[in-house]
Parts: sequence; structure tokens; C-alpha cells
Amino acid sequence: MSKEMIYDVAIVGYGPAGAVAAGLLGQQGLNVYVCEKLQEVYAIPRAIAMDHEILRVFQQLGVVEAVAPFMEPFTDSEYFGVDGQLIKRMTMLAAPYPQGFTPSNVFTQPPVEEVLRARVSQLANVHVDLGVEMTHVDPDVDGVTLKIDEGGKSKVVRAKYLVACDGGSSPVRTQLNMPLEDLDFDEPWLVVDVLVNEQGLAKLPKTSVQYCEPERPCTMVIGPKNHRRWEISLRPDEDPMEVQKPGETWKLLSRWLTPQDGELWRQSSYRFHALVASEWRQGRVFLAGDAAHMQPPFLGQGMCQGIRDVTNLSWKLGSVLRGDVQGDVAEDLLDSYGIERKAHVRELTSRIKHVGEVICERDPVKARERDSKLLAEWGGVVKDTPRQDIIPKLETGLLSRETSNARGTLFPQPWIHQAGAPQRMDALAGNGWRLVTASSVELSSAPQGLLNVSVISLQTPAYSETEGVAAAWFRRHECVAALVRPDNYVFGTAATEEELSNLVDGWLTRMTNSKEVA
Ligand SMILES: O=C(O)CCc1cccc(O)c1
Repeated sequence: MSKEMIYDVAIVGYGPAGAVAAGLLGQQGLNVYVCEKLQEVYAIPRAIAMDHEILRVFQQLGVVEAVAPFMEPFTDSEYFGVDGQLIKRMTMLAAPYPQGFTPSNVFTQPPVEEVLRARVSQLANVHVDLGVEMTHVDPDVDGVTLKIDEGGKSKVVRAKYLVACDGGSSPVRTQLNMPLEDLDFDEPWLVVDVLVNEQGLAKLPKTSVQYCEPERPCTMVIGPKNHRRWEISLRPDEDPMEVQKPGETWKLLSRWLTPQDGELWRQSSYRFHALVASEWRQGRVFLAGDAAHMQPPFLGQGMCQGIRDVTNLSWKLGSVLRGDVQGDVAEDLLDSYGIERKAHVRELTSRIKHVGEVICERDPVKARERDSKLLAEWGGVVKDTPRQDIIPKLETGLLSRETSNARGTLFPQPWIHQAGAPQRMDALAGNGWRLVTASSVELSSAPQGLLNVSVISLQTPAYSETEGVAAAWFRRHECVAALVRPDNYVFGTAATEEELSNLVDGWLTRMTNSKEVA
């Protein structure tokens, strides 16, 4: 790279969100610079859960097969109340799966990050500097200048846009004085990862468990292979530093295991927080991942949320940098990133906090009331909640004006009949804007003005689906067409040709001369 190189996008931080951003931006042919303080992938897993939405993004990056060995379907999570009775169950969404992947999964983070980095390394237009530190960020109206310290030697990097994926303590966010809003959750917990041997595995529950016990709420998650994670709430008199010493940690695990049953992988005390950045954009700088939000882990959404962020932002940056949209429309499109993601993060965090309130009730009387209420709701039968039903849709931002309940949801990814073997829809149709129509629609003429939009008619010979996932979706939402964004969210739907024409007109207005995003 020459000294005068001006990158399209610089990314500070090369965890999962930074790596996915680098891949998605790089695949669009943009010149991307990435810097990261650590030389190697962080060897300890932090995230453990991965949703189908994220696998669909990994599919776009071409890494689904490579990550498969490090993933397993999530077991059910059983919630046990004060007297050890089952009060609630978190489950897998039923098949056929809407996104073309197992909906909820557990995974091992370090090798998955290696896979993402290997993919990025195939992109000649992405330059990655590892073991360097961003010491100064200086945005202006045309771009951003970064000062990078390379082991005592300083260099300057210039980019048109900056994405800060630099974690909860985000130096970019701090230097630019971008405040966080406190969503009112702050509790000390110990997180313990154990590689359990066969003798230990035989003693453990066969589902993940939420122990909703007032004296010590805690969680056990079944990770891939012999990885088990405990999250143990700490009492006010417990010292977070002490409990992470191996001897003390084993004492806390003694209900389940002894040191003969496995090996501690990591034990760290954390404060579980709920925080969201007030502004996600400052001019040409965007916050993403933990730099933009932190949520308690009760639904395993930390990494998923970061990847949702960069997936949302990457296609918008691509559209603007290619000149597909210009002027105010381009600014509105970039603004829509924070508008959409902040609202989504706030809503999901509030749902996660609600799950946390069920788990963390410390008052035994109230905890008993909770148990009775949960059981009474369903006539004494334990309610199954598919985890994916808790993930909200987009409610605001670059969405059509119609208010169908399909708008802002993820469009399904059906399997399509092919001569050799069925293929997932995106493998055939790509990940740009797509107008997908149900078999019942006969377009008398292609909607006008849909440049750069692929038109996909399901159940035609080219797109005959194998399981009826999309057909069922159209029936459920009482529509026959959906305009789908590059991040797979539904811009809007139509039930008639007239509605379709309005949908397309509305989209064209938004993408060419609208000033509104919300
Ligand atoms: O979805 C579930 O059943 C539990 C998800 C989860 C993952 C990681 C930590 C945690 O407390 C919960």
C-alpha cells in the first residue's frame, strides 16, 4: 500500500464483529484497513451462542462449512424454581428451519474467529495490522485519520469511514466522547468455563439449566463437546477477585463437579451490564459491537448483536461508497444504521433483562410467586419458549410505510430444488436487494425501476422450494411479495399488484430523494 492510500473503511478491533465487517466490506471490493492490539485470536471463549441469522451471514462470507466442526445445536434450557421444580423451558424453533440453518447453536469462539480471519486474509483489498495500537482518532468532514503505534513506531492511516469494533472499553468511543446510556442492570457474576471429562459429564444435567434459586441464581450452559459454562451470581459479601482463584471457583462448582471431573478453562468475574451508546454515528465514525452496547448474557446474544450491527452497516457503507445513493439519501441511509440498531438493541436488552429478572429473583417470597405465576399461566404445564421468538424485529429505520407485521422481520431462506442437491436461496439469488414473490403471483410486468434488485419467483422452475418455508411465511403474513434488504430484513410486503407497485414506488423514493428514515 502506498503512503497516500486512503482506505474506504478503517476498522478498529478484530474480534468477531470486526472480522465480519472486514469480510463483508472487503467482499464488496472496498479497500479496508483493520488494526488490532492483540497479535493472536483471544484464546478464551467469551461468546458461546450463535443464531441462524448469524450463520446466514457466515454463508455470505463462505465460511459455513469451515465453522461447522466448532458448532453444535443448543440444547433446551430448563428453568428450575425455588423448590427445584421445572418452571419454564427455552427451546429450539421447530423444523423446517426458517433461515436454512439450525436456529440456535453453541460454538467454540477461538477457532471460529480463526476461520473468519482466514477468510478475510483471502481478500487482497483488506489490509490487517495485528499487534498495533490505535492511539489517536481524528475525524473530519471528509474522513478519519488514525494514528497507529507499531511497537514504538508511529504511522498514520487515512480512511473515508471508520467502524469502531474495539470492545466495551472502546478507545474510539472514549476519545470521541460518545456517551453510553445505562439501561439499568449491574450485577457481579463469576463466569467459569470447564472442559469436563467423561466422569464429570456423567454427573451433569443433559440440558442447559437456569437455577432460579433466590440464594444463588446461576446458569449452566452445555457448550460444544465437553465444554460447559457456569455463570454464578455473587453475593454482596463475596470478593470478585477471590472467587476467580481456582480453589474458590471449585468450591462454587462443588454442587456439580470436583477438580477430578475436569479442567478449568477460564474463570473471570464480571459485572453484567446493560448499556447502549446514545449516538452510534459521529460524522464518519460508527460504533459497533460491544463498543455500542453491552447486555447481560441470559439469552447468549452478545456476539449475535455485534454481527447484526456490522451486517446492517456494511451494505449501507457499500451503497454509499459505490455511489448507489447520494447526497441526503446517502446520509439518511448511514443514519438509519444507528436508528435501527439502537432501537433493536434497546428492545432486545429489555427482553434479556426480563429473562434475567425471572432467573435472578433474590426474594424467596417473590420467587415462589414467580414460580406459581409461570406455572399457572399455562394451567400447570411448563411453557416452551423458542429462543428465536424472543428476538425482536426491526421497528424503525429503512422500512416501507405499510405496517404489516412482516415488515422488519428476517425473510426466510428456503432450500431450493437443484439438479444435484438442494441449495439455500442466497446461494442462488445472492445477498443484494431482492423482490421475492410467492407462487400465486403473476407479475403482469416487472415492477418499474427495480435496478439492482433480483426478482425471485418462488415455485417457478428456477426457485422451487423443497420444504415450503417461504410459502408458509407468505401465507402467515397474508402477502404475496416481499422486498428484502441486503441484510435479509424485509423492507416491506404486498398482498396485491397495486400494493406491490406502491411498495416499489415507496422504495424508489426512499433510495433516491427521501429525507426521512424513521
Ligand atoms: O438460550 C439459552 O437457553 C441460554 C443462553 C445463554 C448463553 C450463555 C450464557 C447464558 O447465561 C445464557
